[in-house]
Amino acid sequence: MTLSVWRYAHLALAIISFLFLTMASITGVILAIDPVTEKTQPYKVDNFDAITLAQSLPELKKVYPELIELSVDHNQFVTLEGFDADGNDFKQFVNPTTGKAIGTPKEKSEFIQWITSLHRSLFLHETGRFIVGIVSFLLLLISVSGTILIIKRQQGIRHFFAKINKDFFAQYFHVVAGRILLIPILIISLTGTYLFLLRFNVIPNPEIKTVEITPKVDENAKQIDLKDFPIFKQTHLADVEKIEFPFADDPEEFYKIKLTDRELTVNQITGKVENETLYPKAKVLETLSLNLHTGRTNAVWAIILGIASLNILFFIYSGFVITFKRTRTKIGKNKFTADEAEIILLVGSENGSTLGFANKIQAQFLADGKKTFMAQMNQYQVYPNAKNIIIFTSTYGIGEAPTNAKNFENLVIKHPQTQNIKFSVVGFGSKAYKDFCGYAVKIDELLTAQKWATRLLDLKTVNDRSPEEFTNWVKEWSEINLIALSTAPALYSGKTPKLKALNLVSKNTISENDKTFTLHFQTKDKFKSGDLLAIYPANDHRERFYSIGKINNKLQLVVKLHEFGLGSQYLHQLKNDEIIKARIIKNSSFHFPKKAKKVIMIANGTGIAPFLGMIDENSKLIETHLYCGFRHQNETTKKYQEFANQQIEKQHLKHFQLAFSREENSNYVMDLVKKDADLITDFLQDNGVIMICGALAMQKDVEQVLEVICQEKLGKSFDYFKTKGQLLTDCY
Ligand SMILES: Cc1cc2nc3c(=O)[nH]c(=O)nc-3n(C[C@H](O)[C@H](O)[C@H](O)COP(=O)(O)O)c2cc1C
Repeated sequence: MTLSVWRYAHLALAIISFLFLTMASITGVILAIDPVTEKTQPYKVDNFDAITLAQSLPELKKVYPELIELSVDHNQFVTLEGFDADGNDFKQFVNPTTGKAIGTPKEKSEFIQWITSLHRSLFLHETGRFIVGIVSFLLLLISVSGTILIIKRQQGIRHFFAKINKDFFAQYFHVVAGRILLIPILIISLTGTYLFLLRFNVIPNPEIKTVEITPKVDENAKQIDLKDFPIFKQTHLADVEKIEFPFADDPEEFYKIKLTDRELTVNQITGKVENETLYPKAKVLETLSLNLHTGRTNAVWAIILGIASLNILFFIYSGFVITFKRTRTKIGKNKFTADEAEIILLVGSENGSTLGFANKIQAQFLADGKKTFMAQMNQYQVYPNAKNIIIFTSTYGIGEAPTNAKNFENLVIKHPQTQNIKFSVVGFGSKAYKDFCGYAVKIDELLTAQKWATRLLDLKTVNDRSPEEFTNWVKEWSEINLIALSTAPALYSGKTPKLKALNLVSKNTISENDKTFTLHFQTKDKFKSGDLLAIYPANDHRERFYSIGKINNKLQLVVKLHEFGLGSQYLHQLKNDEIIKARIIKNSSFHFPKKAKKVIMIANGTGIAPFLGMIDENSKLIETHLYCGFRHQNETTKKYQEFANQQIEKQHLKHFQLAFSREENSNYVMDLVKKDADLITDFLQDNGVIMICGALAMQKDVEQVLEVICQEKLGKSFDYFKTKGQLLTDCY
């Protein structure tokens, strides 16, 4: 049977029974405490298991002239009923070896009686008992299906207790606790079911027939001492449930002794066993089931039962968390249809975390006006206008597909695309598993073999949902396609963002030919230059990102006003003292590298924003060079020049160079870089760090220049320095 059939069975059983199970578990926990508190009472004598009837009964007889009944309860407390020397009747706990009264038996408290009744029958008498019985049976089925699911998950019964990887807490807890508490929960459910079946006669429950014996009184028989009755010598009090005493002056009366597995009739003169009735197996099993189900005979077992009951509540909770996570694999409504979309995002996700990453990418595409369509891998079809297909998929089992990607391979073969499409696969998995991202590898190979498919990037993998590893893919994909995507890992960390209040303290005017303006916000939140500010201009969930510079403890944004730019228009119309709701996204991969000896900063346009803050904060006087490209020379660039001069004076900055592309002697920032080839190679060899912020196209051009410089001057690729972490970028 497939995994999902067992999974659905397990879930369906849990859903049907969870209300009753919750009630039974809560009451079960309380009822488990009861036997433990009972056992703390001092009515059990030492060495009880060794006491025989031959030792006990003669002593009791000495103390009490007339005994009626002795009973031993599941706590091994001995209750004696009879008449004392003054002829008064009594019922008390006694020490069975001395006859000393040690306490008075009490009824269970009303609360415990109430809880017991709720647990057993929901106050609904037989109907209630029937429902509770059925719930016991359902719990049995849940335990069995759960065991099968664990076996399947562990890939065989041999690995049942092998290490479990912590994918997320609820799932880890559900499986680990399930394994440990499997036995007690199976016992609770099995015994509960058995008692139910007995009670409703589904399993025959034979009556015990007490044999009435015709007395055979031997007038000449000699009275033997009780302590010498062979049956009394053999029988321990621990095996006794009840003894009815005969009237001493009526030789036709017998001792009637109920043991745990039989009843005996014993002659009071001779000590002979006149009759022995063995209980049927069903009765013995019933007592055993009751003892196991209630824990009444053993405090340790009662505690284990209590823990198991408590855990059923946690199972219900964690089970629903797991189910809820699975429902997160549903994809929301698409803005564009599969037919019109140019970028197709296909997601294979079992517990929704992979979909979380895909959603963040999709949101950025849409905010950027890109025609995007997202679907589960199982919904694969022909995409007549697609230029890019991106696959995000997790792996389950031994390199197998998550549930919503199971049909993907067949569908790819069945529906070849009609035009050439570039593809990129991102695998989400865990290195804790042998077959790391096994399914993504398979899909990457499958797509490579399709005629219509052109590989855009090598397969990228993400271990344990690492946002940092994911941004490696984001960076590469975004740079190749020149489509801006945020590379701040914090954006992909899966935590729901908390919005913070930011107070606008100043906004400067725009210069005429360069529609750039700066804003300064005050906030209680911590931030660093290079972090991102996400704003919500349409007051919905769509975000726009801006690079932050920290100047005089204020959060500074440099924004270019676009005619139809939702974000820039929104920021532009803000008034001083206005408060906006936004969130700060930590972007540690683009913070100023404090450990570097030297830093080169390259920016164009508003990309200068984080660098302004970093330079202002460069109190360690790390050698820093700033290269910037703008279209026009204007008020704004004059202000940058003034700022740079001040910083050079403070030794926060060593050198500042500007390039203007739309002025006389037009040049670009990469021309400045080209000109300083010697300085740059010295920097790179001296472990200096290059930071780039601005347009993706500029980044691409600058990287090309750096590649040429490295090849010509150093005889090696710029990639060598990149892999050593000497290039930090944040482009859009
Ligand atoms: C039962 C189980 C089996 C898994 N098997 C693998 C595996 O074989 N290879 C792997 O790389 N990851 C494996 N994983 C890890 C998941 O692929 C990883 O946690 C992924 O991020 C989950 O993504 P999702 O929440 O979108 O389903 C397994 C996880 C679970 C719970």
